Amino acid sequence: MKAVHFGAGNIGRGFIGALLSRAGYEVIFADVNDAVITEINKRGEYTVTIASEQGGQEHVTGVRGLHSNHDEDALVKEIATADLITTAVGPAVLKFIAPTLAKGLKARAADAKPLDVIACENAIRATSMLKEYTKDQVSEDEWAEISHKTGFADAAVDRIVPNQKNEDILAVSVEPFFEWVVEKPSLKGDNTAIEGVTYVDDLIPFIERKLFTVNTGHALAAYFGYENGLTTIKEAMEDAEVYQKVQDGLNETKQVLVEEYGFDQSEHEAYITKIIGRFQNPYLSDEIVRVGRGPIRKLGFDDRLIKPARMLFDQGHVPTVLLQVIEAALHFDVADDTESQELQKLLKEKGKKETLIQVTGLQENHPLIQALI
Ligand SMILES: NC(=O)c1ccc[n+]([C@@H]2O[C@H](COP(=O)([O-])OP(=O)(O)OC[C@H]3O[C@@H](n4cnc5c(N)ncnc54)[C@H](O)[C@@H]3O)[C@@H](O)[C@H]2O)c1
Ligand SMILES: O=P(O)(O)OC[C@@H](O)[C@@H](O)[C@H](O)[C@H](O)CO
Repeated sequence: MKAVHFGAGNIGRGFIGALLSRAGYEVIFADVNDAVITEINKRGEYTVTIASEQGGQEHVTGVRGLHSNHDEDALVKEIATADLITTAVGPAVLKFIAPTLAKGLKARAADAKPLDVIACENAIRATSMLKEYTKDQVSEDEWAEISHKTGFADAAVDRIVPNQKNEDILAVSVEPFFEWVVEKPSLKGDNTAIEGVTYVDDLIPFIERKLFTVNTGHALAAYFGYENGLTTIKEAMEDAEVYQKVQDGLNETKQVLVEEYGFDQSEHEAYITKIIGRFQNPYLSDEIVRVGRGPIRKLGFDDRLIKPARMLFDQGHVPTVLLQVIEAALHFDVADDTESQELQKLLKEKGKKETLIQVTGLQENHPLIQALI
């Protein structure tokens, strides 16, 4: 079995590539980072270190790499003969990899087995987005052929993998916890029993539970921690004020999720407690600037801050801490985070109300906008 994985970054090497390799796939990483691709090809292996008291290492072997742009012809050939395509590049990059993916899918032999595409990004239905971008690249007839033999399965991925500061550019340090949930009915290839993957019939409750608990919680810690001048998520969780706001914010998303999906309240509280423990992991150094990255994306209509807040309004409740964290996200101003710089420029040029309307996609008269201006 062969998997082509776009994005040899933190989660690509630290989770998806490692899990697929362990499950018996030959893994080919595609990335635009020359140094990483060169090193993968030089060594064909790398090490994943588990950041916990017990520690431990996993040696990922038999991997290869291709540069997504410079080696496009070779990448197209690999896609044409692959069993599985996965991504972990960030939701905004999906449209840039779609042309290569489309070429690879078009190049498959008429008698090739069906394959699957799974985008492992923090966004609701990221694979469906990639499917639309891919469809835009081909004719109607080509799409009929491709979609007949290609499963596009949405997924949720959970493992905290900080930015790495190792001398070895391939080494990656990860938390022990991991969860990869895949929507099974969309699969068409032979990828229905990957060890370590949880298969579900309907992903939406799982992705929303993950995004509005792990990622909303992370955003609460990052944006309030940033306001308090802190550097890491661990430091933020040690700050009594930030800690309380993370708890209170997650109680608000708990209300949304329990009401919307009927999750058991006490099981959800245990889920929150476990996640807070993960944020406090003393063996992991995760920077606030990584977790808060891309504030415009994080303030998007369906993302971790706006969606649970607007769902609360829809359910007849009024959020408190979620409104405060949206306000805090507007103040995230990090020199090398392009979106935070764009956000600050928007705020200066258009003012708060217009900026909020633009980035959240909400109407001026929405109670969330009214509460914030
Ligand atoms: N790090 C985590 O804790 C974590 C956990 C779950 C999900 N995710 C999600 O996984 C995705 C990746 O996150 P990350 O933390 O690994 O980021 P990252 O920046 O470490 O990795 C992204 C990789 O994509 C590569 N890339 C950019 N453009 C590309 C292109 N055109 N073709 C191929 N590769 C390209 C980058 O060079 C980089 O190596 C995001 O959607 C993120 O939300 C991250
Ligand atoms: O990757 P982002 O920018 O969507 O969100 C930052 C973090 O919250 C995220 O990467 C988490 O570490 C991850 O989602 C844990 O599973």
